[in-house]
Amino acid sequence: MTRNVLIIPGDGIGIEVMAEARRIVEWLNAHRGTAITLTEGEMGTEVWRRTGVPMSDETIEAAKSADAVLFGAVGGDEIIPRPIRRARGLLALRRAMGLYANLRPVKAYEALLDATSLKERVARGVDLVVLRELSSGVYFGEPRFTETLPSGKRRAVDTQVYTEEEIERIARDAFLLARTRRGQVASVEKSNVMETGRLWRDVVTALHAAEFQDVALRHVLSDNFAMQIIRDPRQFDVVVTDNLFGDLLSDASAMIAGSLGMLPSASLGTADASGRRPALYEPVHGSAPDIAGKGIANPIAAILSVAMMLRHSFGLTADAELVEKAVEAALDGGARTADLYVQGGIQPVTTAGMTKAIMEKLEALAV
Ligand SMILES: NC(=O)C1=CN([C@@H]2O[C@H](COP(=O)(O)OP(=O)(O)OC[C@H]3O[C@@H](n4cnc5c(N)ncnc54)[C@H](O)[C@@H]3O)[C@@H](O)[C@H]2O)C=CC1
Ligand SMILES: CC(C)CC(=O)C(=O)O
Ligand SMILES: [Mg+2]
Repeated sequence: MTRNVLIIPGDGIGIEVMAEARRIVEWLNAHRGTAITLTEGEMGTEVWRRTGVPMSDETIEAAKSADAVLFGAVGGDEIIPRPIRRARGLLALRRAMGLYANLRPVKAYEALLDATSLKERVARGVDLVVLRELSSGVYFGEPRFTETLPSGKRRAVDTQVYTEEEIERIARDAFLLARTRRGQVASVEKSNVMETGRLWRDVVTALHAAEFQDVALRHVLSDNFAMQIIRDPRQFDVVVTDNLFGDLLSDASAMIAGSLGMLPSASLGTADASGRRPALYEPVHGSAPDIAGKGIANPIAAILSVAMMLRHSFGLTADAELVEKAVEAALDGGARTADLYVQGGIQPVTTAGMTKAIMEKLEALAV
């Protein structure tokens, strides 16, 4: 059986970290028989300069028909006009593939407790998943526009929209995920102020009562959550929230692990009749123009995204665990890219150097 994966490096460090993800996939093919065929898809600023659009129809079709997509990151100088980006950018790809569920696991590695922004005793043992609604909310709501008022001043409008179906769909995934973990869901919204927050809380409460009373449910207002995740992140298991809050709160949670370069993600759609879910795997971070081209980006988020692909799209649990263990062993062995706090005297490794350290551990662990 061949597994067809479309790999879209994108811009900036997306290109650099996807090269490392590719090396891991090639190692798995050679040593573990994973039979993953990588086809490259184009997206981003360079494509836009050449063709007038950042992503072609062919790329969208290839993404929809692939067994999974591995995605780097896009963006940087923000020169692509917003309407073109909206129609043919990453959000459009997520929409076209029907990706509504974005899993963002956050783990505090023992070896990185000196890199976390929190005290070691607060971060130690953190293992949570932010489940972000990905296909709706304020990133997609209409109307959205900027107008010039008679005063000559501008006024901009974005709209937060959620339907009951959209909330119930992501909440069901959260409860099902919690059943495979520690059985706890925290639902995060702003129901004291926002209509969508009120609806979110009502729908999550009703679904819990009807089908998931075995799972412990807490409602946490998003401002309080932003404090609680820093105060005591170990209290959380599965955190389900909307598109905007999930984007913000998962980036913040990255510093529990020690760097945004540590967080992988899986974006999933609805299963078809054969049980196959549309899926895209990408690091949580962006194209990082401030470090692009220097060969210093941390490739771990991208490599752990490969592990998520092995698990969620291909059911290759042992291979996923092998990659995760190799990452952990490389960190235990002292490999650190520059974003991970490097103590005096220790020389940081490059992007390729971190992958090399991980591949050495793969070799050692696979025997
Ligand atoms: N999924 C995607 O394609 C995303 C794209 N973006 C886009 O990326 C561009 C840059 O956005 P920023 O706000 O700077 O966010 P960013 O996530 O690219 O970078 C934020 C900070 O984290 C650091 N960082 C991120 N990933 C790292 C890694 N793997 N190793 C070491 N350091 C890392 C960067 O150097 C930077 O200081 C923008 O155009 C934005 O729209 C942002 C987030 C996600
Ligand atoms: C295009 C942005 C919404 C990307 C982003 O920040 C993310 O998905 O984390
Ligand atoms: Mg983000």
